[in-house]
Amino acid sequence: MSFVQIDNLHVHYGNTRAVRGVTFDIPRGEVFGFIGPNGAGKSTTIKVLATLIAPNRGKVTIGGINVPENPMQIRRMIGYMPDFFGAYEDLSAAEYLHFYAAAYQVPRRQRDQTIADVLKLVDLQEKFSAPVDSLSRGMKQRLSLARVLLHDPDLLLLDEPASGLDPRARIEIRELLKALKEMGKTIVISSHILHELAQFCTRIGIIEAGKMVTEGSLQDIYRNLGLLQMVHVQVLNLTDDLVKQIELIRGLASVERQTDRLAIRLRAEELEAEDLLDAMYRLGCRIRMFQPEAMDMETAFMKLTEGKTA
Ligand SMILES: Nc1ncnc2c1ncn2[C@@H]1O[C@H](COP(=O)(O)OP(=O)(O)OP(=O)(O)O)[C@@H](O)[C@H]1O
Repeated sequence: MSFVQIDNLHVHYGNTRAVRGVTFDIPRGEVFGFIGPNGAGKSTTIKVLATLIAPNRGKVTIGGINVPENPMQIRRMIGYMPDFFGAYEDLSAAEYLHFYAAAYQVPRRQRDQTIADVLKLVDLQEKFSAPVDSLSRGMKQRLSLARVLLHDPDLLLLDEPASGLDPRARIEIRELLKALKEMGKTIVISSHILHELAQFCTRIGIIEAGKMVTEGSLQDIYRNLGLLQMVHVQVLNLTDDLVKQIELIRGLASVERQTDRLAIRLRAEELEAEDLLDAMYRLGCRIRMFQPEAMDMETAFMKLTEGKTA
């Protein structure tokens, strides 16, 4: 059974139907990228998992436990990072973490060590005594992450943790999330930027106007969309005859030639770039360059959400 299960979730705010029949599962240890434009329903779904909003309809469980019926039990299992950073004025980083450690009932004699550990993990040891207000946005995001780790939860719910960060701070957050993934945490992370998540998520769910558009591994999503992958190849011994043989390889959508270079489009659901390379070697190609283009996430996203508005 999957660690997180959401089945036919509906959430209304008055007349606004923010979430309209969302269903997905996340196995333990996976990093689930939850993607959609502003207003699609990401924050609302995450707040239901965080026990902050009760669903109007649908079943939501974490570790087999019904979320809306057992909020206290669930809160011990999750670390929720909202899409805004809030702190009382004049607190230092350490005081901020002590406040939350107390709220999470971390035993008093363990708190100093736990706080030192989480500050080390997010690389903010030198900011121990610094006022929270003096930290950069990237540091505040890292401090927020430190906070959600205090009680060592199994599931992290991170609502747009990289939004508004400069490229360097984004990379720092990404590296931190990779470390958390390696520690075996199950992570839900939302973003409206697709490529931000593609590199380290093991599963992706795309939500639009309160409904899931698609869900699965990246490869599954490309397959379902019937997307083409472009590969550029330089073949030193290219002849018309060899091009004809290459064109017969199964799974190719098109082959274009310019002198000794080929631009080949693959049907991602039939043939992977590695299989093309094998097949070309078998035909006797002397290959100097073989360069698959990165899968075009933006195209995938536009194709998936065509004609729908939030
Ligand atoms: N407290 C609220 N009261 C009324 N409507 C709300 C409330 N919170 C969200 N909504 C509406 O519900 C819909 C979904 O919002 P939600 O915040 O879940 O989207 P989101 O995908 O997280 O977007 P964002 O990236 O902007 O945070 C939107 O139409 C939003 O205006």
